[in-house]
Amino acid sequence: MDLSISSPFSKSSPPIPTFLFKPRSPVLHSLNFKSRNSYPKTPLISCLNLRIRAQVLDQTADDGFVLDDVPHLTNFLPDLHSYPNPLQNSQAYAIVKQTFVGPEDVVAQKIVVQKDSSRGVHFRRAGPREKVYFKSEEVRACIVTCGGLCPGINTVIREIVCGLNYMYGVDDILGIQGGYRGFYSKNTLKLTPKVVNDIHKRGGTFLLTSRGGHDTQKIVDNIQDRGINQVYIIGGDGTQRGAARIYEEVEKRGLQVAVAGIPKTIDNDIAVIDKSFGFDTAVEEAQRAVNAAHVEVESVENGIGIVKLMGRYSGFIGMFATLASRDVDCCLIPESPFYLEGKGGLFEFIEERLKENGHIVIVVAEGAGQEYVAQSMHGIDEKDASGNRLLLDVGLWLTQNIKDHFTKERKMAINMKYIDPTYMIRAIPSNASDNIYCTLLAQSAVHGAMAGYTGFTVGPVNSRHAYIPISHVTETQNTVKLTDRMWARLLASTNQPSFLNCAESIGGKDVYLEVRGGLFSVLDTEGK
Ligand SMILES: Nc1ncnc2c1ncn2[C@@H]1O[C@H](COP(=O)(O)OP(=O)(O)O)[C@@H](O)[C@H]1O
Ligand SMILES: O=P(O)(O)OC[C@H]1O[C@](O)(COP(=O)(O)O)[C@@H](O)[C@@H]1O
Ligand SMILES: [Mg+2]
Repeated sequence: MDLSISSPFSKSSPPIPTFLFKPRSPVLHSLNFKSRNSYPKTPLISCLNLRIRAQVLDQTADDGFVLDDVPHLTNFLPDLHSYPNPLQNSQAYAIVKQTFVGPEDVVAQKIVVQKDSSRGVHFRRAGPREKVYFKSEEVRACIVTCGGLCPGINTVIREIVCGLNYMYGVDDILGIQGGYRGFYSKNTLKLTPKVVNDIHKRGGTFLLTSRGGHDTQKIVDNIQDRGINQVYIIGGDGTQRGAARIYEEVEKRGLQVAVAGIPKTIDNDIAVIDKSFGFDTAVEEAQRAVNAAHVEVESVENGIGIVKLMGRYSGFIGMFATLASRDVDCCLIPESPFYLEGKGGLFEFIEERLKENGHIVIVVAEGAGQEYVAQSMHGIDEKDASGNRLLLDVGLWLTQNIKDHFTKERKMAINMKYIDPTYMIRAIPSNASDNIYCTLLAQSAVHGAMAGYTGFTVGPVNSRHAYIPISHVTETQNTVKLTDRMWARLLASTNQPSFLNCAESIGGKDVYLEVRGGLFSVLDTEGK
């Protein structure tokens, strides 16, 4: 069923196209609302698990343009009033040429295109809109932080508070303490620009965080009970999944509550967005550990330095720390399986580099080689409170295996230096560029919620900030693609083995292929 409806912004002057909304499972029904607050009882067109894919209907040119739109409060509260955006009168925006983002402004997901390729998926551009759907004095906002730490969380908190207050005159902002469970188990904290003034200078989260404890019903009950109408949720992939549940429940109950997600993750594993905040800071901090390892191993004979960095399923920190440093000889990440023994294996490579340079530095992401570690450590499959698999210590495992191989089997004296800075790289305040990035994220989230958008995550897509349906960012996880050029660049830079060696039959003869730094060499049957 296709529902042809006009955009909620049809009141604004520029002509806008009619959208053909294609909800996944549109259901027309009315709900009996719990009357905790005086929310209107309206029939609603509900798009549960909603990801509205709206396609602009342009009869003249069907060029494959797709708008992956975010939900708007008027989708299920059609009689909602709008008001002129108070930014019209703000000194900051008065002289800005295009103060407001137009309803037709979108950001392309794919910017490398071919002449005949279809235009593809687009997202709404983030930023202030001409109309807002909340009166400033009626806003009661809350902010919650969930999951692991990341540099810059405090900057985002600070800028949401200051953005709401300075731009929109909102002064009722609550801090939910200790993650999702804080909604129903802790008192709130009143947040003002003064309270949060200095927090960006500190690492961690001013509001505390936790894993687990997501109880959608209890959280939304609490949102209703407290009369909260804007919810800002800062967190990673798990948190965004939780935010999607909250948004769905809010819609089901027909509440005028905007739910905005701000993606946070040190692992950079959130899909669609260019990069997560704090990532650059973490890579920079990782340089200190890599540098220390290099200094140590350069100063001894047969020095082997191992630096373990975070990265549960995605090896971005390891990959970028390696690319940035030039002192790393080999980078091991979860996405790229490796092996120790034999031709083309890690031991062989280490021995080669020791002979050549007298030392070697290896960066290993914590999620790398987990299958091997599990085999030899007989680990049990443990999970954290959020359901994330608890990792076995690949750093210690690798250190021990290398020591055993060289001292026992190869009878070589080695100097092993193992550095584990994992928490150190995420517990620091954000650097200057991440601080700016956090400010943009926070302000974009505030503009989006004030404009009535909901169920969205904000983030840069090809350097332009956009509103992305939460469901879209939780569908997949961002991982290092071994087939992408960035990994090839790393291999070319370190000239490490790619561990893709294999026996092949060429012209009826068995030959052995060795891959080093992205180049194939054909060896004989013995791998020589
Ligand atoms: N599928 C899910 N549905 C609802 N809540 C979830 C889901 N996955 C995780 N959460 C909640 O999100 C919060 C953070 O998740 P976690 O995976 O620990 O960190 P992150 O958000 O950084 O990935 C936790 O409170 C957890 O209960
Ligand atoms: O010990 P904790 O706090 O559970 O965190 C460890 C995990 O957190 C991470 O930094 C990722 O956290 P998020 O999923 O919260 O972004 C991983 O790299 C690491 O495995
Ligand atoms: Mg996560």
